[in-house]
Amino acid sequence: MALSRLSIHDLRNIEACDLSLSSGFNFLVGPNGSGKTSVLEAVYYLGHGRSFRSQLTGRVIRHQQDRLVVHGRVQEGESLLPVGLQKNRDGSTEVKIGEEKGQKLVQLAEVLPMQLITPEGFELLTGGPKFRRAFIDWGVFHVEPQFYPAWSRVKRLTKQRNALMKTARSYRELSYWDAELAPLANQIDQWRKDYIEKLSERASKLCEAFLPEYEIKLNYTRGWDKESDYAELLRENFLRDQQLGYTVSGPHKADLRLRVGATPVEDVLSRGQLKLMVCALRLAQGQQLTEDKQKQCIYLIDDFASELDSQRRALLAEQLKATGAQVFVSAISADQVAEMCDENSKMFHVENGKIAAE
Ligand SMILES: Nc1ncnc2c1ncn2[C@@H]1O[C@H](COP(=O)(O)OP(=O)(O)OP(=O)(O)O)[C@@H](O)[C@H]1O
Repeated sequence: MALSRLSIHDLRNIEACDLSLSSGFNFLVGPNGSGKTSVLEAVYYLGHGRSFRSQLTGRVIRHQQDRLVVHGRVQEGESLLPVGLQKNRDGSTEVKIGEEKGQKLVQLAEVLPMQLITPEGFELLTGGPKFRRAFIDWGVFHVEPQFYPAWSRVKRLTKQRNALMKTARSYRELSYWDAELAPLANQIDQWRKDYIEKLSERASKLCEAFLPEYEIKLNYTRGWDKESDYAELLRENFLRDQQLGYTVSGPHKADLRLRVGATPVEDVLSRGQLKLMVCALRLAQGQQLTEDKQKQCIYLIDDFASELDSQRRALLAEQLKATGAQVFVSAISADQVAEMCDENSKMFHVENGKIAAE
């Protein structure tokens, strides 16, 4: 699966472009502020319906314009599926998949699985648990069709429960909601656990390839005590939760701890090493998806050279190539990516929002 074409209108400094893409490596090369990351942002929009740089669409739409539009053609074997997304300044979104308008963003995410690696990406390891939950859930979402509705429901039930708790006189008033919440939470936990179990071996192997000097272990925690029954725990913790004003334990507190021996990776590894580890984890997810669903994801790599020495860059390039997936790579100069070029790759020069194929 790859994007064979990409057109972008009014996104940051890009007024209009229409690119014919390689199913392998696509390099975006140009000086600072030229629009390289904006191209990655456009591709990311197609898979997520939002930016990875800004929460506010208004900041991404080109100045003085009312909307941004991104179109792509997804090629899978012989079949071509047009996909499109329009984001308007009033906050509304229009999604088109095939000939059908009015599709949901989640359907775009299913069609276009993506992995993003940016210079800030090591927040996956150094930031809060929400980054690692998003990492786990990306994998579960793509292999388990019931995950998205179940997780949406759990989030809604937990919110409702938190609101009710403020006025509840006894636990009985919550028990009706918890009867639905507890089995769903257990199901979410089981899916996440199974996924991490599957991913661990692959991730450890890739971590070993990138960081042979360290033995890295992944440890999933579900968000409540592993000996406890969740339904009982909700009942037992009612008074404490009520005092604090929210549900303290649950799948919304799950995490993935990554350690070297007994020490958290963020306390041992350098920034470059953390970046390599993030690459290993994201590559592992892509490979796992291919094994489970015979589907490839698209890799977006912003500022490829940052933090990595030439040997590590070569290693990452080799691993990316081995996936056979479509990859978008931004870099300041063509030299930084020269070794990765082959007969299937394409080089795009970016300057002042204009993108020219070599
Ligand atoms: N809403 C907007 N409308 C028009 N131009 C914008 C808007 N938002 C940002 N820009 C400009 O668009 C350009 C975006 O550049 P982008 O971040 O894609 O650059 P880059 O090539 O990735 O640079 P770097 O190598 O420094 O990371 C910048 O010059 C920025 O000032």
